[in-house]
Amino acid sequence: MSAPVKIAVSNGTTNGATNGNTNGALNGATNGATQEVNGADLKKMKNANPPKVYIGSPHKEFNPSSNDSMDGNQFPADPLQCRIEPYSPYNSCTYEIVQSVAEFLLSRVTIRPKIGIICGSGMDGTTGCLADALTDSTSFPYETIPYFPTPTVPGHMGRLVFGYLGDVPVMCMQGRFHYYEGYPLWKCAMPVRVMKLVGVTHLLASNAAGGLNNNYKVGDIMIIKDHINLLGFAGNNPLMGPNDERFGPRFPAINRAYDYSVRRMAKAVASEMNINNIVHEGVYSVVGGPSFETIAEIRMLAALGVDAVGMSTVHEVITARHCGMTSFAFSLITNKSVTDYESYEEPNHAEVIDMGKHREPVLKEFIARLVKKIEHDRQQSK
Ligand SMILES: O=P(O)(O)O[C@@H]1C[C@H](O)[C@@H](CO)O1
Ligand SMILES: Nc1nc2[nH]cnc2c(=O)[nH]1
Repeated sequence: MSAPVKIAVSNGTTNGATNGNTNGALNGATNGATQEVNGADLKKMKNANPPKVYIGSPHKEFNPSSNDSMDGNQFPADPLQCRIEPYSPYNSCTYEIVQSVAEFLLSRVTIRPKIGIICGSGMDGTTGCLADALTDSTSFPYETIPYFPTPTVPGHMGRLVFGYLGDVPVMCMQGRFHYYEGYPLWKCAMPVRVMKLVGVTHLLASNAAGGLNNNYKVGDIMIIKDHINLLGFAGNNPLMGPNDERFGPRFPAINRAYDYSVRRMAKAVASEMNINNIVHEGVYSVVGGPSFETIAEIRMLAALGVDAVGMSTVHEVITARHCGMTSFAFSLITNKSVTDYESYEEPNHAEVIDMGKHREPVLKEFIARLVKKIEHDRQQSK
């Protein structure tokens, strides 16, 4: 996060990102006049890590200080003013707000993706990540998107990238939001609803996870066939609070959350890539984090039938299923869960990020091939 901060302006020159040029349009996200709304930590993070814009990369970067198209938009000049109450356990993000965010994005990109991708730890880094593989891309640092949360975790970038993976239009979240960052679950999952109203029908989420299954090795991939929503057991669910039927029903079924036919396609991709030996199918469980698990907790999860444990994805998938999206997710096993009281091993975030980077080429190809199959299937079933 130490690269110089530059912003590409529409006339092809560059400006400092802190340029306060408002022009009646959106202000630069790092403009000193920030709000209190996201809490002290987030504010500190924003000041420390202003959004990065890659000059000379294949990306077109959304330029918050240019004049392009605020027409008809009801947002105030500064996107940081468009923040929603961050800590309410109940969803305070209305259908209309999500719709306005979708319109904000759609008015600035020409592609219309049907597939949305969420990149997990290590796959959302600064270089070589999936989002970098997109062509003809336009990216939006999260700080420039009205009502969007902003990530606070090292190793997680924060931008939404529209572009083509191969020849398939996709939108990709490079960096996600976690419960342990202080965001309620509905807010962690709010971008999924944005995807839905942008027109996305298929969600693909990846995550880093600790492997409990003895057959799994570090670096393996686990296609998620089901989950145990431990946060939900404790009375915390992204769908808590008033339900808007325009998104979905009050009581959605979740037993078919991880689409069977997409899982079959993923297994076919594993065969094509000749990586069946590292690809498994299993049960993922979410915990709140940020602390990793105790040995007793790991033993309990293993006894419950959990194959991998992490801190994300489940609330995104629940939100996606609620609004009728097809969902698929997989875990990269970045560490083996410790089950032995005699062991000196300790999980740590650095190894998680390192393993993500190490497996990046394989994961990129895995996702690209899967996206192609999904798109092909979508076209066939039209
Ligand atoms: O975003 P994901 O679920 O990939 O990230 C996992 C959970 C924590 O954020 C982090 C722990 O190292 O990895
Ligand atoms: N909860 C949890 N999340 C992880 N993310 C990556 N590894 C782990 C792990 O061991 N436990």
